[in-house]
Amino acid sequence: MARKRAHVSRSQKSNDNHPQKDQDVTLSQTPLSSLRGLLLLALMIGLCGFLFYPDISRLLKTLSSQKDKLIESGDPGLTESDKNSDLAKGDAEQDLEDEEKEDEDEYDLHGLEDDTEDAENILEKGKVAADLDSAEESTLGQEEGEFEVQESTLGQGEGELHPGLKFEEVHTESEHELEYEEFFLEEDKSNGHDSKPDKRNPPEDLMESELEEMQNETDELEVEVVDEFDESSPAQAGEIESGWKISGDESIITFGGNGKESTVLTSEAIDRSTRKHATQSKPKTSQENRSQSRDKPTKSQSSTSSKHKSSKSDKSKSSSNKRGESKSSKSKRNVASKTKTDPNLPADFKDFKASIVSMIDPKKTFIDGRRVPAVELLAQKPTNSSVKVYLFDEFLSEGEADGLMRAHDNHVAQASLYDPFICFDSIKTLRQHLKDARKKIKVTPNDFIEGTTCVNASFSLKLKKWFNGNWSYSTAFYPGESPFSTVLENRIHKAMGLPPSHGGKFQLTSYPVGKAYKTHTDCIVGGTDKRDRMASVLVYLNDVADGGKTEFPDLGIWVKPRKGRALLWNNMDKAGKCEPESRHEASVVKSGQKYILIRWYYHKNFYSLGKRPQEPVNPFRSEGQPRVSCDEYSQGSCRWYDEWGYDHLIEYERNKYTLI
Ligand SMILES: O=C(O)CCC(=O)C(=O)O
Ligand SMILES: [Fe+2]
Repeated sequence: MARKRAHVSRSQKSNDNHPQKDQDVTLSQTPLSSLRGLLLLALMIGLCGFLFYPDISRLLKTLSSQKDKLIESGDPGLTESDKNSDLAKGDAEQDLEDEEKEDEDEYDLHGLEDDTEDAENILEKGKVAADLDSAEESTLGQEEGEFEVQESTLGQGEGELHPGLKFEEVHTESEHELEYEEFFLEEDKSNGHDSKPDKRNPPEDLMESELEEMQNETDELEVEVVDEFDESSPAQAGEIESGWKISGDESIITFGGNGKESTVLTSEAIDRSTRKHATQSKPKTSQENRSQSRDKPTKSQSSTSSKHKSSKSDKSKSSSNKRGESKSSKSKRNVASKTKTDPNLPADFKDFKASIVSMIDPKKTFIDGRRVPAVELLAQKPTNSSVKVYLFDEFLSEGEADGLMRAHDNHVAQASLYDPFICFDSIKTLRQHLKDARKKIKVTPNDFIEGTTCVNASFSLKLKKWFNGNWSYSTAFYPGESPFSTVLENRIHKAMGLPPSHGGKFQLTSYPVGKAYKTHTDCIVGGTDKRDRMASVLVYLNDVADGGKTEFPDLGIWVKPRKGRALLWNNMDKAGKCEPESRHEASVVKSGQKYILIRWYYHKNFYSLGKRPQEPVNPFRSEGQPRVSCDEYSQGSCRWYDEWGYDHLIEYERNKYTLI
């Protein structure tokens, strides 16, 4: 309002100027007309005086006194109306001066030049300012309302929160994000051997009481505790049914829930580079190959030496011991020769850290907002065994499990463009499989590719038909090959205590209907090499309609596959001794398919652990051609792989006198 008043004053001043000037002109003309009148009057008096002399002298006196009066009043010839207008002029001047002063005060106040347009602009600006001022005043008057506005505006602006969200909900949401970041932060630190306390997990006592509660629900969790292992289980019988169809041609799978996308590259892309490298480099000796395969004691190594509580156990122990010694002396030679060429190889192999079983530290975690408690199976059943099995439901999200299955299917589809080479741990095993296939065929060492335990291409093709695809399928991805591998190993570390530094590859396995994996231990019973599987993490990627349970016969438990459910168990005791009671089997899939992810953690880590192995050049084969490895008949099964390990060379070394 003050500015509007200024505007009005400004226009009044301007309009008042002209009448003032007019008035000045009128004032300057008034005395001249009076003088002229006087002269005219004098002439007439002179004439009259000449005619009427005595009257004239009287008249002159009168005129003189009138003139004196006029001079005294300062306004000769001023009429009454003139006087009035003069007075008006005095008032107007005074008013004008007052107005001008007032206007000057206004303009000075606003820092304006005498310009109407500018003034109007400023008035507009001023209006905005005034509006803001009044808005401020009004919000100051209602503080609570302001906070509401600010909160909802902030939320909308960031596109995350909704105006209607309660603070509590918003808080929870951001806390999850915080947890996720903290999680990685902590993991990073722990990778750097920083053992900070876990802020996110509740105090031990609270966790324990929750665990007890969960353990009481064991039966509802479809985990059955049985007193005796059912010897007549279909898995034991090794039933064989139909084959399995595969499809899909994507090479990169992107998946992930909760806004965290992960990509799993097909191993084909990675294989291409490693294979290129392998074919360009010199053919390796079997000793060199052996040193690279150390991250993965073969099923044969495992199964041949894991005869639980049987007379074979001693035999396998002695053979394991023998293998352990020879491997260790050979490994030293290999390390020495590798040190020269590979700068990444630590100078002293012995500096690698032993991971003891007490590192297993299962606990309740929150995974992407899901509450995932660890449930110790058999917690209430007294057992002499050091082997403990833990269960974590919803360890993987549905999206993660689906993505892994898709990635696996695609790997299998790509590698299935070729018929696999089929490899056996021994001639004996091959013969037993032929017996199962009702084939009476005489097998000789000539059927094997020289220096390997793999039968030649034509014989492999025949076996493929006779065996009717009697195997499970395994593909693998390695730590660091995809963002998801890091997410997963950190998640395992968080929930189970197993350090990423001791983990091997991530193996995805599918079992078609009728397929199983016979009872075995994941470590070598009686083995002395501590670079062996200390613990196993198995995650089911789908529900299986019928069958496919994981059974621990010595512990008397079995677990039903359930999508996202993880199992953790130790294979070794605290001293690093492979526990025979850790033996387990995958029972036959009766209906549907079964998909799992498995990762083994090693008692002692080593250079090649968790690194995708370079593919051996023997046997010579097409790029991407898969292999099937059949482990010792009684305790192993056949499994198809889309990558090549060195098992077929190691087994050859071990069994060459029975193969040749
Ligand atoms: O599939 C299962 O339930 C067990 C698999 C297993 O033990 C293995 O792959 O070593
Ligand atoms: Fe296993």
